[in-house]
Amino acid sequence: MEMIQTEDLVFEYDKHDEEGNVIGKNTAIDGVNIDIEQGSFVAILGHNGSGKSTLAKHINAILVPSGGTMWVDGSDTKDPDKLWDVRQTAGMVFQNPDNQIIGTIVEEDVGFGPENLGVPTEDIWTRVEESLRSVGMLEYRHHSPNKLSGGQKQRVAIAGVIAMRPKCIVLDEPTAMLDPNGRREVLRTVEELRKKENVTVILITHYMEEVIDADKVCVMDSGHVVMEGTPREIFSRVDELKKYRLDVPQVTMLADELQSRGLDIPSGILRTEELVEALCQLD
Ligand SMILES: Nc1ncnc2c1ncn2[C@@H]1O[C@H](COP(=O)(O)OP(=O)(O)OP(=O)(O)O)[C@@H](O)[C@H]1O
Repeated sequence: MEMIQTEDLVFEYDKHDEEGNVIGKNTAIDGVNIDIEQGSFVAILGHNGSGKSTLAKHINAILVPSGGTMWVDGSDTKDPDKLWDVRQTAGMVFQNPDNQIIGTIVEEDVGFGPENLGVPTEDIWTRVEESLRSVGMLEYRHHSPNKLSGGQKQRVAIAGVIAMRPKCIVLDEPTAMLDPNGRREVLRTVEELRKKENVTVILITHYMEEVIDADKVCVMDSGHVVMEGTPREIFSRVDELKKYRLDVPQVTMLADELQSRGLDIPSGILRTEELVEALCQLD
């Protein structure tokens, strides 16, 4: 069953002159057709300005299509009667946790979402506890968010989203402002959520290493989805990736370099252990 589906999705921003008059259109999404299965982990890659955030904002109807259609769990995001369903189905996590955390105490912050949904008070506390536990932040429930590290704050922001029990979480560069430790914490959290809660995860990122566990990777360029496949398929197409100004994970690059020097190593290596294994197999 599809959680997200689009048909010829188009989105145009208005182009303005210096006085703010509309002088034309800028097509940010240009005929995108994607299917994202329920419970899957899909990563979206693409150079700056390729349309990733614009696509993400359609998933909880912050933006509605200028053309074509997006369905979220079967609801057309253009249908005003479905807005509430769409917003409840898809939770968003953005780059900067400071913009998403509004409470002065961690547990209060996580409780805001369910409170706004009208969840009864006792259930709110159950949800707060469960959500903080699932991101590994329960022991910080009485802390002030501004004393936490970036990675911890982002985990609190994720807890705030999962407390609303969305079927789908869209993370738009959630690790861009974090140090390597924070990045690892957040990615581990996302992976656990997917395994335990069966939520659909859509991760937008610039870091190639973050997508190697995805079920599917979509590469965007100039508003189009230009590549689609498993991480192994995508990272085997190095020349194409270069054309879209993207890299491959460092270990893949190293493996390709060794291959081009004549070593018998398979293409599309994604993990250090795979490269070590391949090297150990050589005569
Ligand atoms: N609010 C806006 N008004 C006008 N044009 C916009 C607006 N937001 C984005 N754009 C334009 O739409 C296109 C796609 O932008 P978008 O932010 O979706 O790309 P992106 O792939 O998410 O980029 P990044 O990696 O930098 O976040 C770009 O040309 C961008 O300049």
